[in-house]
Amino acid sequence: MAQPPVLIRQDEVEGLLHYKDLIPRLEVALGKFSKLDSAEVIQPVRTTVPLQKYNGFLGLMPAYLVHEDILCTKLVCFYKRESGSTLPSTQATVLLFDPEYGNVKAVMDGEVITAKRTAAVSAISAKLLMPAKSEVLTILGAGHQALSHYNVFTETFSFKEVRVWSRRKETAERFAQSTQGHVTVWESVEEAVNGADVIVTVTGASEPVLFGQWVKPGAHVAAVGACRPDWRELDDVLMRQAEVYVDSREGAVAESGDIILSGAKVFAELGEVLNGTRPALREKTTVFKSLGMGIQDAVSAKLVFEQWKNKH
Ligand SMILES: NC(=O)c1ccc[n+]([C@@H]2O[C@H](COP(=O)([O-])OP(=O)(O)OC[C@H]3O[C@@H](n4cnc5c(N)ncnc54)[C@H](O)[C@@H]3O)[C@@H](O)[C@H]2O)c1
Ligand SMILES: O=C(O)[C@@H]1CCCCN1
Repeated sequence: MAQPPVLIRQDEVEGLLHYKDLIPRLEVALGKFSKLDSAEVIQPVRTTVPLQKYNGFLGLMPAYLVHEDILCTKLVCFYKRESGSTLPSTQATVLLFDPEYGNVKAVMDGEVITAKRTAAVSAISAKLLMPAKSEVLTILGAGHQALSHYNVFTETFSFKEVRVWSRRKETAERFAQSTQGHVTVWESVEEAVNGADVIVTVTGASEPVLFGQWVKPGAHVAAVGACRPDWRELDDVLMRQAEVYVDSREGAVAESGDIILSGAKVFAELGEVLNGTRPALREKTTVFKSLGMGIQDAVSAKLVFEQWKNKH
């Protein structure tokens, strides 16, 4: 009989999952995904169950990485919250299976995995697509993703200035106080993004907050929020003037309001750039539209489980 699953708590995941290990594994997984070879990676588009009563969704995100033999699924609830709500906007659990036997080997917290793997993928996109001399980083939003993005972007790159905007100034101020380095707080998005080389949008918005007319030509935007077909973070002008990169084309055309409603064309998947089959147009204005993928959770869960086993 199979052993019962181990339970890996949030604080343990936090201590076991490090960007330096995660980023190279995500790059390999994204590359394999974009080869469209089902002998390598199987990942259906996320199934979402609407929770109308609570203004939210349950997302089911299974994935199987064949050669690494990683079978995993994340279960994630995400919500549109009113300003001032104290309820969480995302809650997630990750299940790691033994693919041969079919039992669950580990049940682990999915919030840290979601925060870190999403930020790590945005850092991969910035590494490929941001202007060669990038000095100013602006983060729009001041929640969990804002913090993980701040951490990995400042760990990986050397920005001279980091700015933050949030719809409530107090939240942005709290965010700036919580970071290791100096972050300036801005009251308007237009001013916050003026001259920025890299802009990260990590808001719960369902209407555009970032407008193309404010974005410096050649800047790179990592657009992480707006994960429903009728939600937006970016306006039509930006979507149409930028070269648009995605994590998964199939996911993007099914789930991204910014892509579907603007009619913007997807130029490439990040994995195609990593594989060298599509170019990184670093000198152009670029948008990386992130939606999140089961394979990202799968490689993260494998890493966490490996590290956990080393310690037990
Ligand atoms: N692409 C991915 O893989 C991925 C993964 C996880 C989360 N997300 C999305 O990223 C976004 C941020 O997630 P989080 O965990 O940091 O959430 P969070 O609740 O911790 O933070 C959300 C931030 O957005 C702000 N915000 C909320 N509604 C807004 C609005 N209408 N206009 C402007 N700002 C608004 C909040 O004030 C807060 O600063 C969410 O949309 C979430 O669904 C995407
Ligand atoms: O890929 C994810 O984990 C997230 C969860 C919240 C909604 C968007 N995608």
